[in-house]
Amino acid sequence: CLIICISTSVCDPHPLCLYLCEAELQQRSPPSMISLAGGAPNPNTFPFQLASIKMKNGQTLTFDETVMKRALQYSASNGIPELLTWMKNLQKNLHNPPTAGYAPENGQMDMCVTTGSQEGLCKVFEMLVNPGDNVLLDAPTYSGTLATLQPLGCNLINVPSDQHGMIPAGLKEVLSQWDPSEVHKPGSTAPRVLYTIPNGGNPTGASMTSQRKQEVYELARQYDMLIIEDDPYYFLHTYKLIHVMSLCIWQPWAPTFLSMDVDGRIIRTDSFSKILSSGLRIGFVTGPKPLVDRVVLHIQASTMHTSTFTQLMVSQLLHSWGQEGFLQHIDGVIEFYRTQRDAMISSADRWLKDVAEWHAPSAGMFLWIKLKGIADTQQLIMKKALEKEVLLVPGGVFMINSSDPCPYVRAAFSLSTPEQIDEAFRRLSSLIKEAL
Ligand SMILES: Cc1ncc(COP(=O)(O)O)c(CNc2cc3ccccc3n(O)c2=O)c1O
Repeated sequence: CLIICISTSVCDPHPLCLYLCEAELQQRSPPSMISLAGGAPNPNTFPFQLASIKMKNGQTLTFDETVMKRALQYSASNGIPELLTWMKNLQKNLHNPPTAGYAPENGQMDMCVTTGSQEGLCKVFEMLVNPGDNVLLDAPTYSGTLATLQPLGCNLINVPSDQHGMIPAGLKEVLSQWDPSEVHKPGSTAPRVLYTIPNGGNPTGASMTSQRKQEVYELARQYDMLIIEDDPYYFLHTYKLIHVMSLCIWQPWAPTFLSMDVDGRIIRTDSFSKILSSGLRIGFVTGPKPLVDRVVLHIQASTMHTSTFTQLMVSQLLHSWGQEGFLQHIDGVIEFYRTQRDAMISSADRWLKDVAEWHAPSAGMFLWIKLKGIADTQQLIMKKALEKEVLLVPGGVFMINSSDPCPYVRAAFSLSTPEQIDEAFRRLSSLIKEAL
């Protein structure tokens, strides 16, 4: 196993790695292999025997005794092979990444399963960011990312953005304080990492245009930066599903950074939370193999791997659906959120147009609302709104400095009914008017 560890993964023969490599080795060994190596528990002692999960389309996913024993056992840190293979084929079909054809040592596209994309983000930032590093991102941004980055002691630099996402001219201005020809000099403080949410941004709902992505990617090339493409709302875009010769392809509203990555400088996090289940905690990191290998090392040293049970459950579903079935499911999800978004926009027009302003999102599940005449929404939302029994998120939590005054609030249109949204905005309207 020691030899196997060195040859098949980048981990040094750390005892834990030996242990987990053994699990991978066991999975690939012939039945004649007798292992006395791994300290894995004997699944015959587990109390669970069978499982069957009824799907809304009438299908049933079943775990017989053999599958159940595997589902309840440790598995490979990068993910179970059948789920990884299915996802790699989907990534290639959706994004056609240039790196898919590269040699491993030249940054070949690779993937690993993570426990939600939140874990992927956490492991990627742990891998890349050192105390004092300059990290670029377009604020307001996902509070979970801020919560991951701030303890790393890095310096978060805001890149200007608007309803179409990060503004390339703003990025160029921020980068102009460094000389691109000196970014590799020892001691250079030039940023190495740029983080953005390109579709249905949280909290702004902003989606980057193709033009902007191209320009941002070129600037990342010029300054040799990695781009963390955090894209959990990618599938919640107003994409049109196009059936071409029974091959299901997506006509993306704008190509992803992964689809333009000729250098192997994109690390992409995907999530099944908004399309299959948020509680199953299934996400993916896609990126150049040398970097994905190291993310897997961080997983080995923390959670070891994402639940084998949930991976097998999702893998069975995806294999029964195929890519076309998966994309057809997503069509239904898009339809739901489009209806929800339209309901929120019409209620905002009805109740808020004199006291607030906003941009209708083309993806995601959030409306970013600027309240007129109110410098900071924190008190209004955390006290007055609660008294009126309407819950929103004050914009400050999405800013790099949460104590800075922020006139925005985030409203999610994912859970409440159109009727509840309308009543909530009626209450919000009255409390804004009282506050003014
Ligand atoms: C841009 C961006 N990147 C990554 C993630 C993490 O998603 P994962 O794949 O499920 O791990 C997210 C999830 N965002 C949220 C999650 C959440 C969970 C409980 C309660 C509230 C929550 N609110 O408000 C959120 O915005 C996200 O928006």
